[in-house]
Amino acid sequence: MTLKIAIAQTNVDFADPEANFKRVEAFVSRAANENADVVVFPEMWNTGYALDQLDQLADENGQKTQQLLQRLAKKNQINIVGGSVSTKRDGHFYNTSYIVDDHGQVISSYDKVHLFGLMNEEKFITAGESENHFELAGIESVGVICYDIRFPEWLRTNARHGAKLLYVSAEWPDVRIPQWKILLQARAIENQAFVVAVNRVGDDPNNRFNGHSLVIDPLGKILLDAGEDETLKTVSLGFDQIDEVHGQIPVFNDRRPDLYR
Ligand SMILES: NC(=O)CCC(=O)C(=O)O
Repeated sequence: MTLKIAIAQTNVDFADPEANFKRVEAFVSRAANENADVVVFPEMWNTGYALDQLDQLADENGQKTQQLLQRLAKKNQINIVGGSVSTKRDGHFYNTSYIVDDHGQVISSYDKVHLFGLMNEEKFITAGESENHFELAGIESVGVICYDIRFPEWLRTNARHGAKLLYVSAEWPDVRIPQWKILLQARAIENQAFVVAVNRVGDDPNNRFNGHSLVIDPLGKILLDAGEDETLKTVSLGFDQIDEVHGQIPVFNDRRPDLYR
């Protein structure tokens, strides 16, 4: 089984959801023109990290985002890993990801579990508490957000259901891109799964983001580095490789969860 994945390495207009909604619409149609099966977006693409303006800007119940992604998925017959957006529910703010299939159904939603103190996230956002694994385009998959990748136990918790593909959406600043690469390669190797990790480009008042979205195979080999510009890149992934890798080194069978804390 092969899937064609489109990486939407976009800029994000700071505190300007309308501009960002238009950009996402354009990228979904570009991905569909490339005949991609799935398109993947970065983190917090509606507002960026405009955390002190969330009261005015966050998407109430994620309604606008879900409606947009559902309409675009159906119209373009494409699966969407909707990165994440700032949402507001019951008076709390969340960093929320929606996964929408090519029929326009929201098949999973996920609130970022690990909040990133260096970007003041925990002062404004409420952490999620639930896993995010789902079958998309016939492939058992996991979705996490940015800082989550520093917690291998969280990726493993999600991946233990047989994940073949780990989606990561990020706003990861340029100064730590060397760590981003190593962390993602490690998550791919230890979970014996493909990693598709999409980072944004552009600046906000506090950080510079230089992309380097990555696609990594289950042996840790980088198949694609999207570079530093706003771009849409595609890559085809062959999932037979997963069975080969599992057969050679059966880490999931060899685990000793009775000893782990
Ligand atoms: N938006 C984020 O979670 C950033 C995480 C990050 O930069 C890191 O180094 O971790």
